[in-house]
Amino acid sequence: MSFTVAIDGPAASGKGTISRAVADHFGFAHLDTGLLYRAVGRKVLDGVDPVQAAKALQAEDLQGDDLRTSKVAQAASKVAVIPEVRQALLDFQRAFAMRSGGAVLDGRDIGTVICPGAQVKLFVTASDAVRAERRYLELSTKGQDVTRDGVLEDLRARDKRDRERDAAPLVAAEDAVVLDTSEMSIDEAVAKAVAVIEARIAAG
Ligand SMILES: Nc1ncnc2c1ncn2[C@@H]1O[C@H](COP(=O)(O)OP(=O)(O)OP(=O)(O)O)[C@@H](O)[C@H]1O
Ligand SMILES: Nc1ccn([C@@H]2O[C@H](COP(=O)(O)O)[C@@H](O)[C@H]2O)c(=O)n1
Repeated sequence: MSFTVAIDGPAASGKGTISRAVADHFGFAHLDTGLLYRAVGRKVLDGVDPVQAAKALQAEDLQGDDLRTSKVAQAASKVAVIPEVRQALLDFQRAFAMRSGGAVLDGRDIGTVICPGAQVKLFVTASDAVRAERRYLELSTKGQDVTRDGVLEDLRARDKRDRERDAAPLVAAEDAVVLDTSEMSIDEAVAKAVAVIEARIAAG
């Protein structure tokens, strides 16, 4: 029997952090679907055709810290507007969601397109300024050459592209619980998400 948790939201809102913690708490598997698009984006930067890259994606393409750069993030959001790229990644995500033992998937279209029947849907958000500061701290701590203004610009450009595209745009599912983490610590945000899932499990 499958149990799927769909977690969507804009860039650097904390959905990956919450997803990993929730998966750990409940013993569910976790898929960061943004990594799929980042891996395709990275291949495109190397000169590969985006649709071919998506069709040929391998598990080892999802490894590597270089997927976590602003350059790759922008490339990812550009390939993500292409319907054929999204289609090529669809079956893998749906199969992951249906595995027995429970699954958490985070991304932009999980609750709306990939798993519209998910048992729990969360839409994680935070103000632009808070998200930019968190991502700036993350990237600068890793030694990446970033500025606060550059990170803010990057997030806003990606969000705009993600929200305005025709194929599977970023939008909260009608039945999603919205979690604004602007004024929450990581522990508080995770506790809220765990509480929503526990309530759903208890309801049967
Ligand atoms: N509630 C919080 N308080 C403080 N920092 C947070 C909080 N949630 C997440 N962070 C930090 O913010 C950064 C971005 O979080 P995370 O990577 O989870 O976001 P994301 O939504 O998955 O981003 P992306 O879509 O770009 O992959 C990380 O460095 C994380 O540790
Ligand atoms: N379900 C998804 C997940 C991601 N994208 C696109 O990939 C970009 C990178 O995602 P991160 O979560 O790693 O930031 C993102 O900006 C989206 O363009 C997507 O379209 N659908």
